[in-house]
Amino acid sequence: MIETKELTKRYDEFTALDSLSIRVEKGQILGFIGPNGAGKTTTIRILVGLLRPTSGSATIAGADCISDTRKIKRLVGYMPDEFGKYNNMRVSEYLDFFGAAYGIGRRKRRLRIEETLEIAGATYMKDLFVDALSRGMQQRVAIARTLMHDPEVMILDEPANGLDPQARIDMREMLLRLSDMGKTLIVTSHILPELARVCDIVAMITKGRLRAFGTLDEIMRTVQQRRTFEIQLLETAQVSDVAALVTQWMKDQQSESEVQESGTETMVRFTTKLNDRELSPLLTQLISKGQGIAQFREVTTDLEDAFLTVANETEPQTDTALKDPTRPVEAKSA
Ligand SMILES: Nc1ncnc2c1ncn2[C@@H]1O[C@H](COP(=O)(O)OP(=O)(O)OP(=O)(O)O)[C@@H](O)[C@H]1O
Repeated sequence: MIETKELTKRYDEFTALDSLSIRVEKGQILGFIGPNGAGKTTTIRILVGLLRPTSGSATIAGADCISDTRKIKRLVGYMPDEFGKYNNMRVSEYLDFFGAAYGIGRRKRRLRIEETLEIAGATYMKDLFVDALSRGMQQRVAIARTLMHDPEVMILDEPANGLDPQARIDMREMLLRLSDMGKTLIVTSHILPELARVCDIVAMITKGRLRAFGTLDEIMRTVQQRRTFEIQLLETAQVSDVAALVTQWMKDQQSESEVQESGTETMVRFTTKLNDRELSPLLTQLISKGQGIAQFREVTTDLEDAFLTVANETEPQTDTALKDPTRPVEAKSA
């Protein structure tokens, strides 16, 4: 349904998007994830026919996003991050206005307003003023607006932005409902909210480049080849000894590992591709050397870690996943 090939956008010397190739099948939800400035909006603007790429191609349902923009506008519903200011306008008038902009006739518009509000769970908002709606309510109305011309593809820019936890859950259910209706969705996010879990495929992008693309399972499997362990010690004084011991042990095994001493905690962290059986002698050695070990545990990888790992493998200077001691980690005891 959606395909980009080597899509590139340059502004003079600066490359905002670098050879992006992705493919989304009909009815799939793509989670398009990346930090601020990664190139998500650039990609979307090209897909909806608002921006010309420097090179590469993009098609939606076979229509060319660059040369066939009339068809693209019929096929695609775009929900921007910003709701916009609409004073003194009731929800029904607001939807009527956008329906008219899409060239939908008056009678059909009335029908579509009912239908889209129903899908968005916003029927009760029909007579409310749009500028008095909460962010969560606005997002529902924005979904209804995006659905007015019954597009096959919906592109939602940061739909969970500014929503409270319950509204995020509601949004997640809404995305699934839209997918069940046969819509193909691209959902962008600069954070990794629960939304990513409903995505069939995920594209992770940083600095204009695609870092990972596949199902969440595939991405997690790639990332989990490298596991992170924490050794919790009893005394701060042991930290450097234990870090040195782990580093040496890994060298002896000829196994790649990144060992970090925590500056503030009595903790040593290391990454490894070894399995439990292969790692077990390390624990035995640490104990036999008399190190006071409180815990030896694996840090489980969640989606956020997956993103940081994928991003850091190509951008090693931003290793926030391991360095931020305030970051909560789920851990299990060995
Ligand atoms: N017209 C422009 N001229 C020069 N640089 C631009 C222009 N538009 C965007 N950029 C740059 O291209 C890069 C990608 O921007 P883009 O808006 O696509 O990022 P994004 O992933 O959507 O981020 P955000 O989550 O902040 O919206 C950024 O570094 C941005 O500053």
